[in-house]
Amino acid sequence: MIVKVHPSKASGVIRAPQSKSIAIRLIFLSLFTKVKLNNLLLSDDVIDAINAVKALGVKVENESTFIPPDKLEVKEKYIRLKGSGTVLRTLIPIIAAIGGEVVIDGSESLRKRPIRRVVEALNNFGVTFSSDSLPLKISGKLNVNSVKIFGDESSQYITGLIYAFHILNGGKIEIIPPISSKSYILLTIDIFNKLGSDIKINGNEIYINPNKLEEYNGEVPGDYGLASFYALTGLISEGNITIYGLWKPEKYFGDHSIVEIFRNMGAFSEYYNGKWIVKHSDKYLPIKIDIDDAPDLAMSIAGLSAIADGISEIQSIRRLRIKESDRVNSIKNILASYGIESEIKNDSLIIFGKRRDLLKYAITDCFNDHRVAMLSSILALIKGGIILNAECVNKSNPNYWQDLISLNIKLSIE
Ligand SMILES: O=C(O)C1=C[C@@H](OP(=O)(O)O)[C@@H](O)[C@H](O)C1
Ligand SMILES: C=C(OP(=O)(O)O)C(=O)O
Repeated sequence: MIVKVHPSKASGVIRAPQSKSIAIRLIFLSLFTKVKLNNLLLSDDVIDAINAVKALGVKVENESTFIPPDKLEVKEKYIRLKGSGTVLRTLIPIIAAIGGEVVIDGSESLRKRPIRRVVEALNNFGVTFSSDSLPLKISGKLNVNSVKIFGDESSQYITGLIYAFHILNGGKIEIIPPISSKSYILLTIDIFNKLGSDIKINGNEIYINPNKLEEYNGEVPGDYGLASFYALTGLISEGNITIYGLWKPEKYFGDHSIVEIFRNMGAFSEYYNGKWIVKHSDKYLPIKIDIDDAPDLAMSIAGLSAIADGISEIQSIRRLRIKESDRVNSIKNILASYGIESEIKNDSLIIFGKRRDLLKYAITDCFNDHRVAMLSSILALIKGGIILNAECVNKSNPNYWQDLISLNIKLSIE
């Protein structure tokens, strides 16, 4: 798919895209309780989650109702995922807790992503792994209720262990610091506890005391990280955007913090009763920010930093290299294509902002990374641009290109 974006001024009111992080968590909850998701958006990552729970015996009706089996078992000998790191790294501890033997594989992108920390944490505790990357054969059954795991690679393993200890009727996770992407661990705990579980986090230790979970029947809430690209269409092209379907931002730093981040960079950016309202500014301020707790925001912050009046610094970029693409290189490449200079300094990306009228026209690839395509599409609003392999947005938001059109953005899809 090739998308041609023409210079546009975005404006309008739009529903936030569904949170794939929450959708995946809710689908995995069907291991324990009935889950009905209304109007579920079937992104590639959500389809990965559906296929994962089907392989564990969950009955799926109309791709929206998920009914737990009487007994959890690994029913398939081979599970083929597309590209979801969240599904993969949540699934591995779950399979270890259920026990059995299965081969997991994924896309070329997913095969490049590490699973080292969960393999070293569970190896020799009843479970054996054929590799620390895909394709991976898992055999055996976890025989402990307390696990120590490094937190420096991915929070997704800890999410998976929380599910695993619900299967094993309780347990303890000790995270060896640093605890990276902590906002996603807090999201998992919050979702479980809101449905009746009893999970406590105390420093770097998590105690799981499972209770019977209530059923879930409802919508998937909006995603701040994905919605931030809609907000950026207005901020970059001097328009105003209202995004609805978002929950009240939490106190801890996470994807929802982008509302405040854009405000701190000079935009009008406020949350009122489920709506995020953004209005452009004539001038944006540079920012210095550590994104280790919410790494997905790097792309959106880079987008506004590109036209900020000064030098911005995005810190803790190391783990961006193990996402769907090496996002440090992807961001640098996309910015450079549109005429924005940046450089790597230790564990930071330094971005030299420019006046928006100095941005260039560009033809870019998205490096098989949905968020890279979204960043490029935003920067193309000034002088235009072409995005190659633009179907990559289907990983998280298949509606992305049509949603941009609904925001008065002139683009054609070939
Ligand atoms: O748990 C989740 O839903 C996610 C966790 C994060 O990954 P890491 O914990 O590997 O940083 C994030 O990048 C990903 O998009 C979604
Ligand atoms: C990295 C991402 O997701 P995942 O790790 O689930 O592939 C993402 O959505 O940017």
